[in-house]
Amino acid sequence: METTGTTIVEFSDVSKYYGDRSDQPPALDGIDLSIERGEIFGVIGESGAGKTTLLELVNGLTTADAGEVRVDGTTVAGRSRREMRMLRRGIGVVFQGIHLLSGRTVRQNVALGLQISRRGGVRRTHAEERAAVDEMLAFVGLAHRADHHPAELSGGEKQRVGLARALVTRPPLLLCDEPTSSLDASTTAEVLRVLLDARDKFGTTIVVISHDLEVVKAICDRALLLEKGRMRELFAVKKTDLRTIPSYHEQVKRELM
Ligand SMILES: Nc1ncnc2c1ncn2[C@@H]1O[C@H](COP(=O)(O)OP(=O)(O)OP(=O)(O)O)[C@@H](O)[C@H]1O
Repeated sequence: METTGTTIVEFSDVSKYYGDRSDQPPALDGIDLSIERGEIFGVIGESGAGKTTLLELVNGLTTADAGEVRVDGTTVAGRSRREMRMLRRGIGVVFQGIHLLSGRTVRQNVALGLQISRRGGVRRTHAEERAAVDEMLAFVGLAHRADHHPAELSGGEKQRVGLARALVTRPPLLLCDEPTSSLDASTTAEVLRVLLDARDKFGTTIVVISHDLEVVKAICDRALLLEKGRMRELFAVKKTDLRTIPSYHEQVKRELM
């Protein structure tokens, strides 16, 4: 992935339908969006609002029915398999649920991130790979856990291993789908710290889905509120009183229940 220009992800009038257009509303409808390099960008909204679909359009897991998605100025759709591998090499992904391999150690799980990029054509010596993995484990604060297995880790530690695996190739772009769901407040803070550090140390652009406005408040520069596939609000987090964001009240209601 190139590193010129300030915009890294662009959506131009993007719509996405699943199934029959005549009897189903679009999962995403007319999305126009630019995400800037080095930004931490939040995507919020109720279940089914289209958040995951938006992330999947960025790394080509799904394709738009109308409009265009560009990463680094190049259209995501219509790429050859090789071009798609090149695109994905520059995108780290942390999806809901952590998916670590239980039979492998923490170090081996993180090394998987490098194996995937090897398939994309990147060559490193064994010593370079080991150094990259150890450096990333230190970065997420888990150097002391390198030889443990996932079952021995807390939820927050597992999530940080998932982040280390996604970041070990130093992708310019990181996509996170609910990285802190099911974590308590203190482990959530540890994971958010890693995301902030990744942006500050490596310049990683991060797009993060969360149902939790506190997460958005803690780390995001801007955020998009999706509602039934449409852009309801796009706002600069620090300049916005989150109580004016419609889903704030829904979140408070959920927390009181
Ligand atoms: N593979 C699919 N096939 C059919 N419909 C789908 C598919 N994936 C998503 N949808 C539908 O598209 C809409 C948007 O789904 P999406 O998963 O993007 O929302 P979301 O905001 O991420 O939801 P959640 O917070 O529950 O994960 C929903 O109505 C969903 O049912």
